[in-house]
Amino acid sequence: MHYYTGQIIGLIVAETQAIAQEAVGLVKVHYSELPHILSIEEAIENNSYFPVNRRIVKGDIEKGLEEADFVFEGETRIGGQEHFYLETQATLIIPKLEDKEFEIHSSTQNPTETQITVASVLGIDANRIVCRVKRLGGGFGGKETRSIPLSLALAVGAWHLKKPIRCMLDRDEDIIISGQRHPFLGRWKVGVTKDGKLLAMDVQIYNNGGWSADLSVAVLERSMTHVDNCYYVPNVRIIGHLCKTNIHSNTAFRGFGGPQGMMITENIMCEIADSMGIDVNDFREKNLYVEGQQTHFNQTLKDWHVPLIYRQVKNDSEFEKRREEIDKFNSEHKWRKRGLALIPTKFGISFTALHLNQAGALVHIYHDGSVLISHGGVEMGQGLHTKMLQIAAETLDVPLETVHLMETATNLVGNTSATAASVSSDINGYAVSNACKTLAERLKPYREKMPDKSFKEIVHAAYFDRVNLSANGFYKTPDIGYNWDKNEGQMFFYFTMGAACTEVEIDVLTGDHTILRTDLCMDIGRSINYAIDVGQIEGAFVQGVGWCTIEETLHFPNGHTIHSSKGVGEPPLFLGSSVFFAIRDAIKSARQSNNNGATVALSSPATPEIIRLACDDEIVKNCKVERKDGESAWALRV
Ligand SMILES: Nc1nc2c(c(=O)[nH]1)N[C@H]1C(S)=C(S)[C@@H](COP(=O)(O)O)O[C@H]1N2
Ligand SMILES: Cc1nc(=O)[nH]c2[nH]cnc12
Ligand code: MOS
Repeated sequence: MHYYTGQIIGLIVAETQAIAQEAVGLVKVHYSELPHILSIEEAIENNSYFPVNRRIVKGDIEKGLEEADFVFEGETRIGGQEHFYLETQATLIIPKLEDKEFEIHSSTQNPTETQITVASVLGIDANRIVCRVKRLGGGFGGKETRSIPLSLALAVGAWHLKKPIRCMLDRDEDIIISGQRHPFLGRWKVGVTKDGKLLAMDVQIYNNGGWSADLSVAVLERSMTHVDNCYYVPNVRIIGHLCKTNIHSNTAFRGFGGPQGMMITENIMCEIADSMGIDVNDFREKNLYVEGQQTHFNQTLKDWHVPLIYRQVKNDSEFEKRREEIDKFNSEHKWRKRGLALIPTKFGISFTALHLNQAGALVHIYHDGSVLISHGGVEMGQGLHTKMLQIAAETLDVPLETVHLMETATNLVGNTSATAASVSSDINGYAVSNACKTLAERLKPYREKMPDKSFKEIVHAAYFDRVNLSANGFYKTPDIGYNWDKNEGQMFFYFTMGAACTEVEIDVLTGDHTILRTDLCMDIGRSINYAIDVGQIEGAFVQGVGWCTIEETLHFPNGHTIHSSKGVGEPPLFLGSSVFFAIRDAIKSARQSNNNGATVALSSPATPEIIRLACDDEIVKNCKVERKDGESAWALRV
């Protein structure tokens, strides 16, 4: 039996939540402490991995490292993150008591996986189970798979008790049970020429999967395909390792390993620039991909705008002028330091698992002229349903209020992929558009015969002619299909790109930081709904800031898309790291004024404690405690 924190070992069903929770308190569990592994470092020490063999190799890494004028080595440690969606995990299961039918209302990004898994646990066919989702109070990836264990437990209860059962986790139960963003570790060796060109990048990437594989392989894959961020390196070897530990099973979280991969890269860029004594922005610009070059997974970059975006943000933010002002400020202040960072990002849009890049829709036109649409995507606050309604209204050429969307359900559209990977607007948008085009075609002769009649009269005429007024729509992303063994085939349909420039001030003595200004630019194509997309960019940015400055998940003791819009849900998150790198820049200044070596391997999140210690001034030096043999930290970073 594999034990882990937050493992569900039983289910107590009662008339009310209060009675059930009181009953839980009466259960006596006899624990015996077994050998356990919690952190990435402990998993490496104990060789505790899930059987995964993922690598991306391009060029000749040995040769590249040999030819390099300088070779640098280092380690980058990245923390996890709790989703903290406002609505905690919640499920209602209703046994229909006939033909073994069940109805599930779950707060899940994955109705189909809920349906299929509950069916397999109850030993019945999926066609007897419907999973329905109106909307989520946030998901952020945390309900892509981790909503299902709760549904499974309740399904077994409902099977035996033949009664509807509902459960919504309390916040503390949710945090300990449901899984978080993967913590990562990158161990890297990078070769550079003396004029600052990247020649070779050799990276071992580790993520903390927790007790079960869950989505951790796909998360590891995405970190490996984003560890180039925006830079061309001719010789690359990326090897991924999935650590198996006894903590909760870590899972999807906005960016899905991409931000973690890019965090490794941008720390590499900073630490190498520091060591070579060159400006990190020149170093970045000198190594940016140019249009037509291929990534390390052999995808040719088309519509490649990062160099333009990077320069635009640099100009609009008055980077050079402010750089001088900040250097002057820093020369006049010892206990307050300012930092400035300009960070680019690209994010691959497609599920890396090819079969998930498909979507369906179902549209009914009722003979009163009203339209009902449904599709495979779940509304979690990202504004998906609004965009789908816009597409339907535009394709059918009717006013927006004619169209309604009631819910997402497995008996409306089957075999849906999780709402994830920032692709839902693209793939469900096309499915809705395809269904509406079919219906528009069927109505065309009636529109031509009755050009000045209302939509209701036109639909009515078609109905009396016995025209089929329902249509299913389907879409599968073209052109993609990557082969990991051969490192060939297009991995992503396209990339969403951007850059952010942030200025911060740190209080060297408290380790506190303040964000003074951020200039941000995202290329989101031609937006379907500008207000939604701005909201997504702002929300993702702030969530990224939390991830790399505040939120610590410790363990105690021990074109071709729809409207050519672009996936916008996850890509902006990494730009929050511009705060982290501005903090790093300020720390560098603090260290220089204490005659420390300029560079620092700053681990994320840069909490006040981490910032304070990294400044490493004489006060810190005097109160540092070296760990004695056999001593372990009271708070273990997993
Ligand atoms: N308000 C809100 N925005 C959100 C989320 C959420 O849960 N709430 N999830 C994010 C994540 S993890 C993803 S993958 C995308 C999913 O929706 P999309 O595919 O339609 O972009 O929304 C992003 N934006
Ligand atoms: C399953 C999956 N594959 C991806 O490539 N990206 C994702 N984001 C969230 N889930 C996924
Ligand atoms: O792809 Mo989002 O659900 S992590």
